[in-house]
Amino acid sequence: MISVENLELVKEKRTILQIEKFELKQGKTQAIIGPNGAGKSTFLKVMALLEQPTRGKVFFAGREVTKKNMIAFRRRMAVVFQEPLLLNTTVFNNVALGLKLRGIRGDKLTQRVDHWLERLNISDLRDRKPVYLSGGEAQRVSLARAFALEPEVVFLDEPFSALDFPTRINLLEDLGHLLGNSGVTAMFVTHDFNEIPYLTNDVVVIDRGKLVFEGLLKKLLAEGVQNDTVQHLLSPFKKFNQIRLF
Ligand SMILES: Nc1ncnc2c1ncn2[C@@H]1O[C@H](COP(=O)(O)OP(=O)(O)OP(=O)(O)O)[C@@H](O)[C@H]1O
Repeated sequence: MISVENLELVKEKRTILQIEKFELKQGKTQAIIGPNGAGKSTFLKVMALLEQPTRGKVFFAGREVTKKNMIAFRRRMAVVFQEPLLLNTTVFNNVALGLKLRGIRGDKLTQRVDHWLERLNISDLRDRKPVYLSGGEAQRVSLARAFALEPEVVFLDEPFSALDFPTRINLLEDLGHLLGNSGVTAMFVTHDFNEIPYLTNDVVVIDRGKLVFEGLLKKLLAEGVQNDTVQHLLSPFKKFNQIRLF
């Protein structure tokens, strides 16, 4: 669906990303994990066409992304960040805004928004303003806003990391069902191995801007990888045998 080739991203003379080849496969949910500062968010932004690489190529559905076609491709995607970034208007309006920008109006707009409020279990919050929402509720609005666009690809950048444990699990379970039922392609960034099995078994590990593992989480846990950072990330989970696998 989206792929990169010989990708390099340099900022302030530092190489932040150096990725030879990667493909986000259609219909799959891909987890991206790595320690703080590894380059996860930057990689997500490149894949979501929000940031241009210094060198290398990005392809969307087999076509090379250029300045000319980028906006059209971006309209086929949605991004959910760690902070919900909601506007100071009702939940309904927050979810409706992106649709309005795409020319959807009237009954069709109301039906689409109400459908996604229901799917995310927030219909009762329809008229509430974001300041009166909990962190978990706000992130549900953010997810509803993204899915209401009915995008082909969804990018999720540590969407639940600021939430408490039960809220996180609850949202991960709901998101897992959503992704499983919608057939949408997704890229999910996290620094917590525990979150991955709720959504997928496909994982990529990024360390200092490079991909150091790509494959099944089961394989990573069983075989490990010759990388100190990965071992460090995994150590607390291995110790308590905590990760819930499919
Ligand atoms: N605008 C920028 N200018 C210079 N360096 C930057 C810029 N943005 C990010 N970086 C650097 O790029 C590296 C990767 O950052 P990035 O935010 O992608 O990592 P991350 O893996 O998402 O980290 P975290 O888990 O802490 O969010 C970091 O060392 C960061 O300091």
